[in-house]
Amino acid sequence: MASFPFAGFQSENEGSDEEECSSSNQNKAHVESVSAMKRSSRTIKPRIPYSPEKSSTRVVDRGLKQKIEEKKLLKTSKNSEVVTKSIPENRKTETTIKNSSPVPWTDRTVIPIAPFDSTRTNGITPKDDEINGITEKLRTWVEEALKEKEEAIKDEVLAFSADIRDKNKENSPAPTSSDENVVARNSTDASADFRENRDKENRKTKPQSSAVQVDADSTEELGSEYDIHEKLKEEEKSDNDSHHADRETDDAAELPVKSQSYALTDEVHPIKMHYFMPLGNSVCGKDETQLRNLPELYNRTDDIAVCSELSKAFSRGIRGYEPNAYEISDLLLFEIMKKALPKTTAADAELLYYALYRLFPNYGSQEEMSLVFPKLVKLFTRDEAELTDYLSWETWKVGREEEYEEEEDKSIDWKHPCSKGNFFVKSIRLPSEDERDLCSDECYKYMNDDDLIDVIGVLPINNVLELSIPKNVSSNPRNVLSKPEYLFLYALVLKHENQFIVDFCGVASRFKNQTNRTCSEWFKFLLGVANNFEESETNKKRTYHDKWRSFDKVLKKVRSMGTVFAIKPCCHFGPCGPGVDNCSCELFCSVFCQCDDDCARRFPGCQCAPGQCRTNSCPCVAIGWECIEDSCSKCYDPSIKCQNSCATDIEDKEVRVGKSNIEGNGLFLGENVKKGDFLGVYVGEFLSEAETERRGIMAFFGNNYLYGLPNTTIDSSRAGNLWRFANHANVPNCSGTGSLVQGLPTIKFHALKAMKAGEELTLSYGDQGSVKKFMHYSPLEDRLPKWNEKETVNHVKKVSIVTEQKTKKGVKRKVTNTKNQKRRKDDENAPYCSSSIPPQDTRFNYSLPNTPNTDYNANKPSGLSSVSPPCQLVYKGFADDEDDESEDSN
Ligand SMILES: C[S@@+](CC[C@H](N)C(=O)[O-])C[C@H]1O[C@@H](n2cnc3c(N)ncnc32)[C@H](O)[C@@H]1O
Repeated sequence: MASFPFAGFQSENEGSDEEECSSSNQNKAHVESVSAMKRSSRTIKPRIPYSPEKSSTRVVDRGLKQKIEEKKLLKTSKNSEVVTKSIPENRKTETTIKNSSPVPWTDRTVIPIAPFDSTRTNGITPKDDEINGITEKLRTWVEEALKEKEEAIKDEVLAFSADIRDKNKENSPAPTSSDENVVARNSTDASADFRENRDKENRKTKPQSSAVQVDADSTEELGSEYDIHEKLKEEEKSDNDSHHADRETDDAAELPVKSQSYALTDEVHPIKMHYFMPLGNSVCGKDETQLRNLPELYNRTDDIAVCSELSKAFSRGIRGYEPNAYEISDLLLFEIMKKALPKTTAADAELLYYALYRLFPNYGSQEEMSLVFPKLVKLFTRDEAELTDYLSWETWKVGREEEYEEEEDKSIDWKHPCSKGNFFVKSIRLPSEDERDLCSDECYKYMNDDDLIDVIGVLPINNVLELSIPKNVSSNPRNVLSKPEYLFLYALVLKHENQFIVDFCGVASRFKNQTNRTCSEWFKFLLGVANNFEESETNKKRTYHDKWRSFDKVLKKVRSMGTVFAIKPCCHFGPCGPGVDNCSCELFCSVFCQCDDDCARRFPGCQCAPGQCRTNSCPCVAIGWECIEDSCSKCYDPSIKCQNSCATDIEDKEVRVGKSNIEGNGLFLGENVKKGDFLGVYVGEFLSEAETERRGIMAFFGNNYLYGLPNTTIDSSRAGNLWRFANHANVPNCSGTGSLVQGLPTIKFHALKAMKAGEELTLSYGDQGSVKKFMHYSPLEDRLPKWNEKETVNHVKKVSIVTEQKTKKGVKRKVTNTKNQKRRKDDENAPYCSSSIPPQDTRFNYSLPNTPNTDYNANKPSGLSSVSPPCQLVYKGFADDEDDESEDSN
């Protein structure tokens, strides 16, 4: 194995046998704990009841625990092989866990810090002494810096953060989520303030869509419990405090309760809850294969079990939080990196990042450390020449920019961000005279106002041109496109992530070889295409009936699918069809697709009279989509509300959160409602299947906020709206129905009876048996995945029987049967809860069964404005035959 040279990072203690010995012992311990984790993630061990001896997580025994404590006293974390998580006194509950081991639970659990990530080093992992060498060196610097510079740094930090805060106040009076977060922190924590401001700055520069993206980091950093009641009291007290008053508007936005206009009565004051970020609309959640931090834990049993499960689910480890580890400010990290980087070579760059992570696990992972320097440079360097110099220090990034780019948020493409009806809406910013950065003598930025008026007829406002590019641009006879033109538009319109075209010159120059067009000629071409609003001749001829005639071919299939939720929109010009690149709409497409609006597969919407979209005779209702103004022209009438667009058109009813009569917090009505009234929608983060699995692990240990839909899950545990507080009842007073609203999968809630303000709102999460399994009052053992060998065998056996019966009906079942048996074999080597979790493992997933349309009417509460499938919250457990069946049949 190649070693990491890292010549500049010889430990100062090198040569001391004692140190070396203890360091190598620690390394051994680390390697052991990491390999124990790896082993445990490969082997499925019987784990019920959970006991320290049997648990696959390494639980610190009394001796080891004592050693760790001693080491901690001796300036611990000499090397952060083990990160210890202690459970605060106030979190230790009296919960008695059924079947718990008679052996007392220890207070601490060993959480192995993430191992070195060798993806950027061709799989080469540094030796332990190399890691220790650099960690030690860094540690010395930190200590020196802290001693020498502490005061100076503190002053600098405070001055800087005050400066930024003032600027922010001037620039953006509107509250942002990070403003709101400030209250959760210690106001004297300069580094927190710093990061706060940095995030704020970052957010300002980001496009709006990503501004609403949940920053898991920040939510977890804040992860402390919120006592809303206390907070409200506190705020009332400090009404006269002018400093506080400045921030009050910001804080209020944070607190869901405060934002309600009425006073809470004592009975419904909410109880302590985890922090969550209020959201107006669902956003895409990030896939996180490394756990940012440990979730808040409630009791010791959970602590042990959760660590075990989490270490299996998060392939890249747990970043860990060590209460006594060095806390580092941005400025101090900047100082340390400035010292370290000049002594770093390409070969040991990753080692440096890893050592930084190990020293400051609370700050960021190895990957995050590798991306942080340019951000720190921009934050702290004002001098242009210095800035350029610093930015060139990480020489190993040259030519590997992609590897060192921050991972883009993976958006779920149900809706193209710039698709609006039959147009792509893009904006292009024209630079003003003094900020011209011209690509050539012919750059389009030379165009003067007269030129612009010639091309677009008017002058752009604030130098921003909004372009509406018709989707049928390629098939419109007016725009017979050459190949370069087609590719040019493709690169610009379809591939561009943001609504703004930012690198027009760059895109234009890519086509230099194909045509002699200059940048400004391309610009005129684009404006010509964008201004061509007239409908194509072919399109004019196509009536609604024509459209339906061609769509009829696919309609039968569509109907047989029951409710069709999100379909992945295609992303190409021209009509859809087999063999068309990027044509993802296998069955049919919609107004959210990028293909021509006269594509034969395009769902034409309905043609119901206003107010008539109630039953399955409305094709939109039949497929579970809310009517879309762009395709359903007739039902949109200013005087009569479309009956199938409540989530689009009707305002949510007022709701509030309070102490539930059922469990924990609950959701209460804030106004009187009638039977069938639309109440609101479930808002949270859209998760991929793998992310649902990972977050599902955490949901075992507390409240579960995952709401499953056919091809996504909405999770409101970190961010969402107040509907996350709706509890389960056997006889609920609200119904949840799934629907595609403006292209996005949505869960809508309706009143099942007339209710008065103050009534607690309840849903049915599914049948009693299933529901019990995901209530956290159920013993942990019942909620956890079944690792027990006997149970696994039983599970497979049961499934085998079911599939045997089914095999009589068709060949497909046989395949599934084999798959299950194979899985049992694999179980011996493969974990259930890994990043490669098979789809069978979806647990705690509230799901909408694909029941046929006709069933929806049977239970339809009269007065309900739309007819949609009943939304059931179904527990998907390991030993749940029904789930396997439904899966089998899929
Ligand atoms: C969507 S949350 C509901 C809000 C939750 N009560 C809170 O305080 O945040 C779902 C969780 O609430 C709890 N829960 C909901 N309905 C319940 C019921 N009828 N009995 C016991 N626990 C319930 C379960 O722990 C479940 O995982």
